[in-house]
Amino acid sequence: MTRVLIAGGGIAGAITAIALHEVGHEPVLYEAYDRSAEGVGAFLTLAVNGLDALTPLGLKPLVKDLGFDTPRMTLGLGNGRRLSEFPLGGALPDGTVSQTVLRSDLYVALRDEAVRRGVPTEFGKRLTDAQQTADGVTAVFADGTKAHGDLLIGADGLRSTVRRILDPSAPSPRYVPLLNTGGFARGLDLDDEPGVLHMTFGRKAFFAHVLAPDGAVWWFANVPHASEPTESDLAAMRGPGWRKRLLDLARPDRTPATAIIEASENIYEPWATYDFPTVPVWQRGRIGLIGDAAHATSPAAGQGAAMAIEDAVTLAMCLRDVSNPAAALPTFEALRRERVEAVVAQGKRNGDAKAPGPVGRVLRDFFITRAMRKPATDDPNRFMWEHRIDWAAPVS
Ligand SMILES: Cc1cc2nc3c(=O)[nH]c(=O)nc-3n(C[C@H](O)[C@H](O)[C@H](O)COP(=O)(O)OP(=O)(O)OC[C@H]3O[C@@H](n4cnc5c(N)ncnc54)[C@H](O)[C@@H]3O)c2cc1C
Repeated sequence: MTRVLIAGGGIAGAITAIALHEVGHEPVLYEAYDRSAEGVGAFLTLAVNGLDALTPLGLKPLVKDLGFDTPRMTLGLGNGRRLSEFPLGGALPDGTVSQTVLRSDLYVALRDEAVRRGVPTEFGKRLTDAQQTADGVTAVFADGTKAHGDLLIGADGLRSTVRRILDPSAPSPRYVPLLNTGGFARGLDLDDEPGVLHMTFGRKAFFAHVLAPDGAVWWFANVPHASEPTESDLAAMRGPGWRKRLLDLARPDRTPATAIIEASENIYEPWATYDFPTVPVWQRGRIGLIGDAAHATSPAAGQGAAMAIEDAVTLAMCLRDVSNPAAALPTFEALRRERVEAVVAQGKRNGDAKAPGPVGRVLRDFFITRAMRKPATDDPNRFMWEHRIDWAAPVS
């Protein structure tokens, strides 16, 4: 039995803990914040490859209970013209399609499920340092305590501490010149089909919304913003000024965006968007990285959570089937790196299309022309969601 310390109780960390517990190892989960801390962003749409990877762990129903079906998306322009309608990532053989969930619900449900299945889980435990020893690895926490295990897995997200420990020269996440924001609106009478995600390349901002089955409208916007905002820049954008700025950006468009922003009780404060071209070192000795810590991708890939799940399940398979725990980490990297880098690259292309300036314009035109020419068949994202992990197949 391998004792695996996991730093980060987000999507990758909680699912790794559950999967390792299922295959008979001894995971311990350490989350820096409390049980209900959720990370940035209002909601996320989980692609079918992520849902499929959850099946052998019995977690797919848990996610489906939290969310709603999001089988299709439309692509449109700010002048109200709808260009195309795509299936959003196909369907699994049992009919499961992409699910849209509240991020906070997902984090809490996964952490609770880890605890329910018997994974030792500690909240308020921020990892600050780690040392490899002859027989394992020692993790050091901000409260001065230490823990010893056979392996340490950094599932601590975009700003990973474990990544810095592993490779102090690792590249930092790169700012994409967009801010994200979003919220929920009620009481609108939209002529929309529930569960269809509408993406609009507006004149001044990118806007997406989906009508939930209970009548709420869930939305997010990408707003061009040239330089990386500091904490105080972001703080200055909170409150009524931010709503006004969004309305100014939405008003030139003939879409429901203005009405949705006006009807939103709370608007999430903006957060910066990053992508992460490559992290050269994913593992060394008894320390490894998974999820966003290893390969955060632009949110425009729509795959970050699904990739974190694929990582978690693959890592558990490696530790199940490779007898030497430290050797499981290079095996994991060999299985994952090529796919992850392809997804990150495609996410960047999708994200650039939303960016301001000539690159964004050219890419936007490219995607729009493509959408008009080949509406349903030529989906450049297809390879992302068609991927399946065979839990039953042994890893060699
Ligand atoms: C705006 C936005 C929209 C997105 N939309 C989508 C989408 O629609 N579909 C999709 O698939 N993906 C989406 N993503 C990406 C997705 O959210 C991430 O890829 C996914 O959350 C990565 O999971 P993770 O567990 O690796 O990291 P995280 O979810 O970030 O979890 C990391 C965890 O580690 C904890 N932590 C951090 N440091 C420490 C430490 N030192 N010690 C202990 N704990 C620590 C954090 O508190 C957190 O709980 C989106 C991302 C953003 C930013």
